[in-house]
Amino acid sequence: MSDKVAVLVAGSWGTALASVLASNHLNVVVWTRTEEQTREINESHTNNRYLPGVELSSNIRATTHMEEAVSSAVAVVIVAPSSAMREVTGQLKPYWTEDMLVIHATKGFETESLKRMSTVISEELGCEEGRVVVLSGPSHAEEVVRRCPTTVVVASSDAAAATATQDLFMNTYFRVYTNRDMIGVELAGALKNIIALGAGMSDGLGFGDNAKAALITRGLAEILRIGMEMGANPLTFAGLAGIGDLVVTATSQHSRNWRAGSMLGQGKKLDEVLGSMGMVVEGIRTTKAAHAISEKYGVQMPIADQLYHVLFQDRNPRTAVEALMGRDPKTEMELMPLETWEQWHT
Ligand SMILES: NC(=O)c1ccc[n+]([C@@H]2O[C@H](COP(=O)([O-])OP(=O)(O)OC[C@H]3O[C@@H](n4cnc5c(N)ncnc54)[C@H](O)[C@@H]3O)[C@@H](O)[C@H]2O)c1
Ligand SMILES: O=P(O)(O)OC[C@H](O)CO
Repeated sequence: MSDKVAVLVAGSWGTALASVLASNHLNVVVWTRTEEQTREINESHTNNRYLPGVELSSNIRATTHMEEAVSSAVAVVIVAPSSAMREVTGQLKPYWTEDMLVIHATKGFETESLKRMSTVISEELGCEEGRVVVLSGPSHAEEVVRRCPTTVVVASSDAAAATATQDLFMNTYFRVYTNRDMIGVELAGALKNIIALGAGMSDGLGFGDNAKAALITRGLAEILRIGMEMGANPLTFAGLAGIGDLVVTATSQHSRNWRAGSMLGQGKKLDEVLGSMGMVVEGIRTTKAAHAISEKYGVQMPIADQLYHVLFQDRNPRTAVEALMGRDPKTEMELMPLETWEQWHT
């Protein structure tokens, strides 16, 4: 069997995952958009724009040619930003064959259709959604390339595909668990970025750990509420893709979402913040998607709603905090419609 794995696109996370695969002695080919980036990876073994100062394995080769990247690969790992997922998968389609494992590690929705990434991929490739595997969990690229111990989850309704993915990635510093709940893992990975933006904003406003803990906990409550409505297993939100990723993203200065939120809290405007990042901040688009999803399903997402107003309707972050703190008194565990919970338990 071939030991070749293709990674579609060489941003920070694609490059970090390529490094894990190269550590496992696989023959890794990354597909990039530019000749300049391809040359840098092949000749200098670096990707300085996305992972400054990191030396990449010589087992990682780059190409701008999709056919060369994927032909005869056992697996294709798609790590495009959510906004480019349909376009990149469309470019993969002519060279993808049924025997190739399809894995994605993207955290977001298609904002126009509100579709999850596995739906977009399966539509473009013309395969069953259950064929796709999602890799998610608490994992900053900057720490993975330093081989810091990291745990992730791979989810698919195809148990054999999830196990094959576990075998590809697992090693002494990158521990991989399987999960059958593709919906829950994808929703958790996408929605936590909204809460990380909020946590950054709270820090930027000068608030403390109490506020951040409140955002994480009540953020988890609203992720759980919408997640159950959309068909997720509630226990997934207590796992690596849920609380694990929420904590790592909402509390770390590695997080682009936290950093963007922090700048907004300090009074910077969204355009200015995005201009200074130079990397994808998925939580911005996901906040727009969550606003529409919450209306579509009739499920309240108060934190996402306030962030939507700050990001897209110029609401002052302090006014958003006052609105959250001034909501009607509630019972803490009023998390989900009782019928949904009862359905789950019958
Ligand atoms: N960086 C992390 O630590 C990390 C960890 C886990 C998950 N993720 C997720 O991985 C996904 C990718 O994030 P990232 O951190 O690698 O982003 P990034 O900003 O570091 O890199 C994005 C890459 O996508 C490429 N790209 C953008 N538009 C494209 C298009 N239309 N066609 C082809 N290539 C295109 C860019 O050239 C760049 O190489 C996101 O969904 C993110 O949430 C990131
Ligand atoms: O840098 P962020 O905010 O996109 O988060 C990166 C990862 O999703 C953390 O698991």
